Amino acid sequence: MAVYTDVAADELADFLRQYDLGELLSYKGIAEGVENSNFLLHTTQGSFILTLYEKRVAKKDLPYFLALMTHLAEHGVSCPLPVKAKDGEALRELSGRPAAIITFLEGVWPRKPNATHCAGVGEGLARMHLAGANFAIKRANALSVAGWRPLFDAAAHRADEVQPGLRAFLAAELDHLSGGLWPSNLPEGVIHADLFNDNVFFLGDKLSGIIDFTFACNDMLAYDVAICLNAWCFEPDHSFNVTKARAFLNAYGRVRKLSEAEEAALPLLARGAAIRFLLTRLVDWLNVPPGALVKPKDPLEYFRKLRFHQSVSSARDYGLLPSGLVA
Ligand SMILES: Nc1ncnc2c1ncn2[C@@H]1O[C@H](COP(=O)(O)OP(=O)(O)OP(=O)(O)O)[C@@H](O)[C@H]1O
Ligand SMILES: N[C@@H](CCO)C(=O)O
Repeated sequence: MAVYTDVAADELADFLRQYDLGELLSYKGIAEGVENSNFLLHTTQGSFILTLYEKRVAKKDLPYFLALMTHLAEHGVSCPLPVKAKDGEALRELSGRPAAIITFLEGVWPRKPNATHCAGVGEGLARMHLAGANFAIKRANALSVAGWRPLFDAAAHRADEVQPGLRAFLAAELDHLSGGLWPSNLPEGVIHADLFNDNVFFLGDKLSGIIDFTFACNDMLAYDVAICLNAWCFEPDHSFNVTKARAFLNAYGRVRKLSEAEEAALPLLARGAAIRFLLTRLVDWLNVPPGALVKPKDPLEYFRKLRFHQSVSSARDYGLLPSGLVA
């Protein structure tokens, strides 16, 4: 995460008196991530993460995220648990922001993911999809097709500063994706929607936990698969790694088999996932708040990934065998 909103030590110590978490020993802002302000807290009771929710998170959605983490943890997914204050509520306010404390998860996120990590993510994602099946609360995906146009409108006038021709490229791709092709009848459920390598912790080669549910929502499960193909299966030079993709898709399919319709839709869903992150990154790139402790992510990484998906003709190009997922 980043730090957009600072918290003074005495303010934090006061805040912690609402909880049974002991005395504050130390705390520090976490520079990683781009969405919210996060702090690592050490108290006499242990380590915790404090999140102050920022611009892209609607306050009305916070109960969904907090209840989802609790639900998933109760259904076997290793993820942080929201910590309730003495009054039984996890969601509070600090420094004028909605705020929550969650438990600290052991593990490190892989800086250079390999095919074994990709397989771990495939299995973990599928398990999360199954665990979310009976989660009662619903939240629409604010960053699906209908959400991309406003992002484009916000950034279009400066897109060519980032790369000449980017504006026209994005306009054409948006027209293509919003022109009636986007699937509407694929299996839906709870999706993480941001399962990047910095949101998955490993101990050695074994997945130890999933964090950061602030984009979680109800949408097509295969869209989550497409987001992970983008996030995990490309190299630092942005070339596609089919070995990683095959490892990811096979591991996913061993837990939850993709239907033929889901497989057929993957190239289109992967284009959608790529433009979603291209657009949010572009908006962020052009609007870094002065003084914020944040390193904006490169939008052009997703331009290159999107170009790759535009060249894909079928899910076989992602390493899937024609008969389905055979390991
Ligand atoms: N429960 C947790 N246990 C341990 N570390 C955590 C936990 N939650 C967050 N962190 C640390 O904070 C960092 C950023 O967290 P997170 O990914 O939730 O932030 P974000 O701003 O929402 O980022 P993103 O850009 O991924 O959306 C993580 O990479 C990790 O180092
Ligand atoms: N995972 C996102 C940032 C959080 O939405 C990205 O890499 O663009």
